Amino acid sequence: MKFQQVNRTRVKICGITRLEDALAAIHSGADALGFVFYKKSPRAIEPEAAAEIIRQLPAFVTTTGLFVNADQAYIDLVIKKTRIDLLQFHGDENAEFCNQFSRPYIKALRMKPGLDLQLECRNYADSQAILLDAYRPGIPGGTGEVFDWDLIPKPHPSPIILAGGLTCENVAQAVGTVQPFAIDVSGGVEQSKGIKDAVKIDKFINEVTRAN
Ligand SMILES: O=C(O)c1ccccc1NCC(=O)[C@H](O)[C@H](O)COP(=O)(O)O
Repeated sequence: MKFQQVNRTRVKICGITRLEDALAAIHSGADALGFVFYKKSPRAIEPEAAAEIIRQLPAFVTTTGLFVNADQAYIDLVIKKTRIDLLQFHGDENAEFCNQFSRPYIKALRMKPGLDLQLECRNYADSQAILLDAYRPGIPGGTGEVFDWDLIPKPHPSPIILAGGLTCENVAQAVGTVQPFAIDVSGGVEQSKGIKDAVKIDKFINEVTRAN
């Protein structure tokens, strides 16, 4: 049984491309930062640039590398260059693939019609948590869209990281409704794609804290 007890919903700020955004997120109380190693994303970052940011972070902040159907050699290279803590898989990677690295992983699932979440959680039993995001055909994530939170079964079959279209306006309701282990946000705390907004980050994390 994985640790699920939440007395404080963790917050991950995803799509970091600048040191100042990483530091603003940490200053506001973010638990984790996400770096997108997916070249087609407007938030993509090169391993060297991510390494330079990560090198300057304080202790006790979890760094996460996001991948979409990347090959094993590239993921190993990112781990080596950045010393990232966790891997986050948004593509069609199976459990065996996800499990082969020297880092623990999170599997992201999109809430497409017919998804059997109980089954998927058994398939990805070694995943530290399951990230749930909105489904839009052809787009692997970061759509900024909200899905129907009532589709998430309770009790949660795995620790849930709720993502998809969360903003300062809806995150308190999301935390109250879903009671996730953690929240993941990208677009809702941006000025423009890949550029975060320190005021929005601060407000967002305050809203999560308020809802706990
Ligand atoms: O951010 C991207 O561009 C991206 C591209 C491909 C796969 C996943 C991607 N992002 C996922 C995330 O950043 C998180 O799941 C995020 O919380 C959801 O994004 P948003 O709805 O913008 O908050």
